[in-house]
Amino acid sequence: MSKPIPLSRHQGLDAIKLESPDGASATVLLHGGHVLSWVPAGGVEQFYVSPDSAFALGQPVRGGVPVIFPQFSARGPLQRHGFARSKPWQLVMAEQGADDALAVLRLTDDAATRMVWPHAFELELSLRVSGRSLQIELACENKGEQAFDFSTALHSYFAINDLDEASVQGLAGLHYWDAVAAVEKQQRVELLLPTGDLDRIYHQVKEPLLLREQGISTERRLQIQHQGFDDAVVWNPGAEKCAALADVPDADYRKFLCIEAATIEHPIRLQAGESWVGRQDLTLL
Ligand SMILES: O=P(O)(O)OC[C@H]1O[C@@H](O)[C@H](O)[C@@H](O)[C@@H]1O
Repeated sequence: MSKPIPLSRHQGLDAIKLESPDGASATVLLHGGHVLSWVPAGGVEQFYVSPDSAFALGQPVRGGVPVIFPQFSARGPLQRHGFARSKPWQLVMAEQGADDALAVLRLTDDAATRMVWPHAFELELSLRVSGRSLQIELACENKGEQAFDFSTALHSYFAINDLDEASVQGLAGLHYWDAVAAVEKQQRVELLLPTGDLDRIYHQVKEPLLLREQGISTERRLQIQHQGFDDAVVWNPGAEKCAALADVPDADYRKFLCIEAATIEHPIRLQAGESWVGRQDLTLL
């Protein structure tokens, strides 16, 4: 028997708190379709949200999982990372099932989006939390008469105890765009030990990635699996760039690592009536 989940408030904004009967939970804001929190059953918070983040309409939240659409970063004429992360989304459904909790949110074009991006679209963000897993699915449908191209990402900010204790596995052999050095490179080693000021777009990511943390008091293995997305962004601003971010405390670059399911290098083209679906499956092992 499924039970509807009522709307609640988080930091003054409309939110849905998904609670699975097994104790797993996740919170998503209608503002930006922004997943803010994920606590696997028996686990702790997996996402970083900056204590200095604005929770204000029209502004992106710093942390959690911003939805990047229809432009990545400054690779086009739109605002950085597009408009989806700053728009109010609609709640389609939210319910607790026998062994999970689900929510679906929707964003469609309006007069303001058509002014900057003249296309009719429907985005649907579906979340499912259960046990040790969170699934985030993003679907886009072209509702207009003309084809359009878009880039997209689920810009996940994973909370870490300290950058020195974190590593990422599964990138060996992949080619990537190093946005700091502005050069195309290849990942030679299996283990990526992130240092500050890391900004890379790995291409053709087919296998699951593993975020590992190994410290005196920490031992964590988080599996990150993408479907439908071609690229994976690994980003950490480092000390200097973090100090320049108004909405992140200076030392907090040590407390998160972004690993983003993305399609950037080859934007997705949808003809009239066509749809695309991408998924990011997160499992705490
Ligand atoms: O500050 P923003 O707009 O949220 O962007 C954060 C970062 O997002 C990452 O996805 C980009 O690769 C970085 O270049 C960027 O700095």
